Amino acid sequence: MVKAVVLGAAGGIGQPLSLLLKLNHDITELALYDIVNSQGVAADLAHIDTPAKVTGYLPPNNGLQSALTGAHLILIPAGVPRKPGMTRDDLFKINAGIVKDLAASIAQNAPKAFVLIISNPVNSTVPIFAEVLKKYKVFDPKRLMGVTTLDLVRASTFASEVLGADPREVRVPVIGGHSGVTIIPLLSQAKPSCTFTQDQIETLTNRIQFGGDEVVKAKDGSGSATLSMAHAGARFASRILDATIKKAPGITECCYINLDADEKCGIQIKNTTENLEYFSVSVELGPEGISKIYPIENLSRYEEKLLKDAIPELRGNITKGITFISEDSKFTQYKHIHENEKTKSQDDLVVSLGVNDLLQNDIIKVIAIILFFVGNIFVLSSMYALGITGTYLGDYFGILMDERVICFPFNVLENPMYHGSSMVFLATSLWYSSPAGIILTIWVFILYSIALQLEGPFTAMIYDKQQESGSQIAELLTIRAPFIQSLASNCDKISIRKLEIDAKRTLEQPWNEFVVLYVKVIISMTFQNILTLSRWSLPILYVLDYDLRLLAIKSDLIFMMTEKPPKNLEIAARAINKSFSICSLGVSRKWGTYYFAGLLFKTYFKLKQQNLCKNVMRSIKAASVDLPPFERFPKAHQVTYLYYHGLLLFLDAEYNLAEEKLVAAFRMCPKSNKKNKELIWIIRGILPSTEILSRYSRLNKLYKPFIDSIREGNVKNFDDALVMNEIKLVSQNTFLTVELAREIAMKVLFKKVIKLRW
Ligand SMILES: NC(=O)c1ccc[n+]([C@@H]2O[C@H](COP(=O)([O-])OP(=O)(O)OC[C@H]3O[C@@H](n4cnc5c(N)ncnc54)[C@H](O)[C@@H]3O)[C@@H](O)[C@H]2O)c1
Ligand SMILES: O=C(O)C[C@H](O)C(=O)O
Repeated sequence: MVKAVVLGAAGGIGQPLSLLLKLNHDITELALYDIVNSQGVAADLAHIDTPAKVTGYLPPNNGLQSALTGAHLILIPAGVPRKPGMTRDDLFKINAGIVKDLAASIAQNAPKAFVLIISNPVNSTVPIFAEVLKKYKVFDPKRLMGVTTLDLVRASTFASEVLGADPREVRVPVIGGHSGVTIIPLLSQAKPSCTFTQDQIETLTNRIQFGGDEVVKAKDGSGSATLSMAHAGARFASRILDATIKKAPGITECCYINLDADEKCGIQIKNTTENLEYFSVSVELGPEGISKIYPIENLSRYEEKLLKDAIPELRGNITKGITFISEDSKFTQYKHIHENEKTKSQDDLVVSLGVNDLLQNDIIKVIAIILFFVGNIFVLSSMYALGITGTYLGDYFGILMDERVICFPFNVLENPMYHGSSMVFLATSLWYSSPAGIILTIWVFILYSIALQLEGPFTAMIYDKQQESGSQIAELLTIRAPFIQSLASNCDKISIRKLEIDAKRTLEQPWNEFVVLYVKVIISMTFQNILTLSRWSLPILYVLDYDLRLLAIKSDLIFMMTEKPPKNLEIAARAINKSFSICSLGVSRKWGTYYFAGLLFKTYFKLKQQNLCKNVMRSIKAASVDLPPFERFPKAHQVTYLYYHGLLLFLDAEYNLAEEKLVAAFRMCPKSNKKNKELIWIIRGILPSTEILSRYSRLNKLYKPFIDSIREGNVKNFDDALVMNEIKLVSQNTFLTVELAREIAMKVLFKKVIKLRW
């Protein structure tokens, strides 16, 4: 039973090579492995009527392991090929990793197989492979060969063309390596023996050295030699089988090997090549692989020069391959384990390195998919809940969010963004069976946890502080605040005008006014005139009382339906009354008299305690000697006062006096304040003209039915309108007046009737 394996079997070389191996009757089992399409190629070849049983393998389900198990011969054309303009060394970046991974698996699953490396750059991939096997302690230099047969095939072809001979008869040894100047054709040793001119030698040498480029150029970007390589690979494979299976004696081939394969002769080659570890030489193949290395001898001068030129490049290629493995952390880790645990068996060590193989199973893949899905749900839904700025600029720091976000996913996980990302990292590591990825995920998770230790309390503190902002403001505003001293010591330098401008520019309403007033308080306090409560301080009192009234109304409204409704508006009225009272206690405070009177009137009306307004008016009358003339008070104060005064007179049926006050209020009320103007019209109880009514829509809507009824003398319509609008009229304190107007409607009706009779 002879099992041959092709790794990279679906590629340009892999497919024809597999075909040729299928045609080899010495092979009974052919395993084709590739990361893609290997099963298709296997199915195709399986129909050929030769003994080899063909099976295709892909990476899932330990495909590589299954393909390798029991292998006698392994051929590796896996990796990327050249494109025009590239050297073989340019392929190192990608192919080195591929070969390294395949080598690790071969070390574990088929350490005794004969391995033929085709993947370029062969000068480096063979040392890479050997170094990996060494790490696993399974390296046998007799069983590892870099395939340079294509150079031999080309040398035969090109030389026979020059000689006009049958290429099958011409054999030219090619030694060195497998790239450009490292390829050294020994035309002086061609068989059958022949002579070339120096020109021919040089031309032939150059063509053999750069034959690969000829194909790469001709294929123009679609790859390098594949069919000739498949032939070369299959030929070499068949030579190996002749030696190892058929035990045929005297089989010689040139290939790129580790010179330790034959210690005695290897030393001779090392001496000739300035101690290179790897070299392509003529070897004899036996049942155990390389049984003998033939010495390099009888070189012509020209060939000696070729050898000298090849050595530096070859050395560089070899060193690069060896270093690639010695600097690989996975193998450093292996070495470390090995050195520290000498007692452990080699198998244990291999198991410790083979974590990624353990990860390659379906359950792990399913777990990876679930983690990836769930992790992303957490990450994306957190981002949705927080918004882009909230996510990146700090919900956690409380900078942008008004409140802590508590909807999904924050109601499921406390830190869904962190945990979600960790899940996604872990999922990716598991999907790619990467132990390094898992270690990194654990590392990231630890860092996240540390970050959360710091961030969690910080976030909580910020949100707590947000709750405490009321007390903070209080602390900020107290005149006992620590910074007040420095403000006070500099207050002689403060320009209030400038402060007003700056505050307006930089702060929102009402904070800009607030800051200015606050500074004024401090200045006033510093200059010890706080007690005089000069005129500037009145606005503070206005604002406070006004707001107090509003708050009282709102809170009374909220609790109106309760068993014992609060009487906040009454309490507010008392506070406003106090403000009104202190206006009589100082010259500058008198300027607040009509404002507070107006505010009190409004409040008493709201409380349906209009009678209390009279006390206010009486106080004003008593203090009138000391009060500045009414016209000098702010217009807004005058209008409100006149309006309520008019309203009170109106309710007392003092229509003429009421009319006087209301007209004055109306005139003074700015045009823009339509609502107030309407109110005043209503109270005046005059039948306004259609033109005036059309200017005040609300007024028009409410009073038009009455006015029309009066004009027409339609008492029934009047009564209907009265019933319909009772609530509104009562709320505007005009019900009684309008009801009185019914008399006018009656008068008009009588007049009409009399006219009819006569
Ligand atoms: N030694 C020589 O004389 C010689 C001659 C010709 C080409 N080559 C080299 O052979 C290699 C392959 O050439 P090609 O033309 O067949 O290329 P290709 O791209 O046609 O085929 C390469 C195959 O390798 C497979 N592969 C990639 N990574 C793999 C992995 N980790 N495991 C298994 N398979 C994997 C790819 O899927 C692809 O099917 C190239 O590096 C090329 O330079 C060497
Ligand atoms: O030239 C190549 O890149 C492929 C191969 O090494 C060859 O010699 O044809």
